[in-house]
Amino acid sequence: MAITYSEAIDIIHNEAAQHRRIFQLASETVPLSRAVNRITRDRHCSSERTPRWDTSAMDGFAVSSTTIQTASREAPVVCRIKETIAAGDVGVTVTAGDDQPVCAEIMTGARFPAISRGEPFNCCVPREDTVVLDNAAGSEERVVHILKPARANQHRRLAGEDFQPGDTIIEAHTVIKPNHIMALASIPCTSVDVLKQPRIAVFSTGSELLTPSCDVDPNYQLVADTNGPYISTALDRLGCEVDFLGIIPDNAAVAADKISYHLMQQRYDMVITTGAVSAGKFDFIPKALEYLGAQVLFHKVAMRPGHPVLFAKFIPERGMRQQPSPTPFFGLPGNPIAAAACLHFLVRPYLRTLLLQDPEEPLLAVVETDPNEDQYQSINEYNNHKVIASFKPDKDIFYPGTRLQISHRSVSVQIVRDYSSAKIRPFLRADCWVHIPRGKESLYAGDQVHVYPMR
Ligand SMILES: Nc1nc2c(c(=O)[nH]1)N[C@H]1C(S)=C(S)[C@@H](COP(=O)(O)OP(=O)(O)OC[C@H]3O[C@@H](n4cnc5c(N)ncnc54)[C@H](O)[C@@H]3O)O[C@H]1N2
Ligand code: MOO
Repeated sequence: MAITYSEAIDIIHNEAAQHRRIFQLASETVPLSRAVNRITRDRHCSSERTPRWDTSAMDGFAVSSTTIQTASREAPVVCRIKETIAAGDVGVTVTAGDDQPVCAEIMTGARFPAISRGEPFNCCVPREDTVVLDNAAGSEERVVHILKPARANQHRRLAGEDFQPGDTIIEAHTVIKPNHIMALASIPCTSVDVLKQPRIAVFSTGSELLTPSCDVDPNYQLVADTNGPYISTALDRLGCEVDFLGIIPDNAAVAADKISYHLMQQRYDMVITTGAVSAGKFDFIPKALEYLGAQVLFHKVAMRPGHPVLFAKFIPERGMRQQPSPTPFFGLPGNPIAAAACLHFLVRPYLRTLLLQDPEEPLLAVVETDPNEDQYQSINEYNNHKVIASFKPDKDIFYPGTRLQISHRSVSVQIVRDYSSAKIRPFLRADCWVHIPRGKESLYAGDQVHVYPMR
C-alpha cells in the first residue's frame, strides 16, 4: 500500500534530521577554488573596508576639482605631472608647486595621492579629456592640458564604498555560489570552512543495460544506461561527492554482495540504485535489502512518476570498526524520468535537511496551454478555461515543464507535450518541474501551480 507524498517527506525529514549533527561537526576547510556549491559552516564578514583606499575609477589625472573648475578646450588649465601611479603602488604625496597647478597621472584602481599642501586631489579627469604635451627640451617634467572641469569625487572610488568592516558576505549554512566566491576573494579570504560533503554511491540495475565495454549481441535488446550518468551528475551539482559504481545485473544476491562490500568499507553516507523496485520478476531490490537486513521505511509512494520508489536504511552490524550511524538507501524507479523526479522530490529534500538547508521554495506560476497542441483545446472547455490535464486525485503529480516568461510579478509555465516517464525527448525540452498536489482532478489553463526550476 502506497503512502502519500507528504507522509514520505515527513519520514525523509525525520531520518535526515537524525544525521545532520554529524555533518555540522565534521566540517572541513577547502580552498576558495573548490568551495563552489559547498555549504558554509559559519557566517563570513568583511574584516576590512574595500577598497582599502580612495582609488581612481579611470585612467587619467588626479587633480583638485577647484583648481580645474574653469577648464575648457579654449582655455585649458595646465598642470605639471608630478607622479605616475599604477594600481597597487604604495601611497604617494605629491609636492605642491608655487607657480603652476600640479597633478598625478593615475591608472584605474590606483590609490589617490595626497598633496603636500593646498587643495587635495579629489577627482580624476579621464585621459580623453586632456592633452599631454611632450617634455620641453631639457626638462624632465611633463605637463597636461585639462580641457574640462570635474566635480569633486568624479571617477574616484571612496575607501570602503564596497564593503565595510563587519558587512556580511555570506551567512552560515548557505550554498556558496560563484558571486560569493568573488566577494570572499575580495576581502580577501583564501579558504572557507564548509560542511562535510555527503558521499554517495550510485548503482544502475538491470541485465539489459549496456556497459561501455560490452559487445552488443544483436539478439538482445540492450538499453543504454541513462540513469547512472544523470543521477551522478545531478548529485555532483548539488555538492555531493559521487561514485558511480556500475551496473548490477538482475540478481538479488549479487546486489546484496556489492552493496554490502561498500557498507563494510564505510565510505558512503548514502546508497542510491535505480531500477528493479516495482512488481516484475526481475525487480530484485526488495529481496536484496532483505538479505542485507535493511529496514524498509517506505516502498511505493502515491506520486507520479516514481510510484515504486523505495526508501530504507542499513543498520550497521555490531562490532564494526567505528560504530557508524545507519546508511540511508534510495531505490529509485528505473524509468528515467521517474528516477529524475524522485531525485528532485525525495533525495534532494533528504540532502537539504541533512545539510541544514530549508526546504526548496517553489515559484508560483500560471499554467498556459501550448498553442501547438490542439488536442485539449477542442474538448473539456469549462468556464472558458481549457483543461490541460485530468487525473485521479489520489496522488501528487510532477510534470516536466517549460517556463515561458518571467516578469517581476509572474512566471508562466507549459507542461511538456508527449510526456511519459520512459521518454527522454520531452524531458530534454524541460527546464522545471510542475507540482500538482494530491486532491486536484483537473489542471486548467490559468491555474496557479508550484514550479521548481531544474538546475
Ligand atoms: N505490474 C507493475 N508494473 C510496473 C509498475 C507497477 O506498479 N506494477 N510500476 C511501473 C512504474 S510506475 C515504473 S516507474 C517502473 C519502474 O520499474 P523498476 O524500478 O522496477 O525498473 P525496471 O523494471 O528495472 O526498469 C523499468 C524501465 O526502465 C529502464 N531502465 C532501468 N534502469 C535504467 C537505466 N539505468 N537507464 C535507462 N533505462 C533504465 C528499463 O530498461 C525498463 O524499461 O515499473 C512500471 N511497471
Ligand atoms: O514512476 Mo513510473 O512513471 O510512474 O513510470
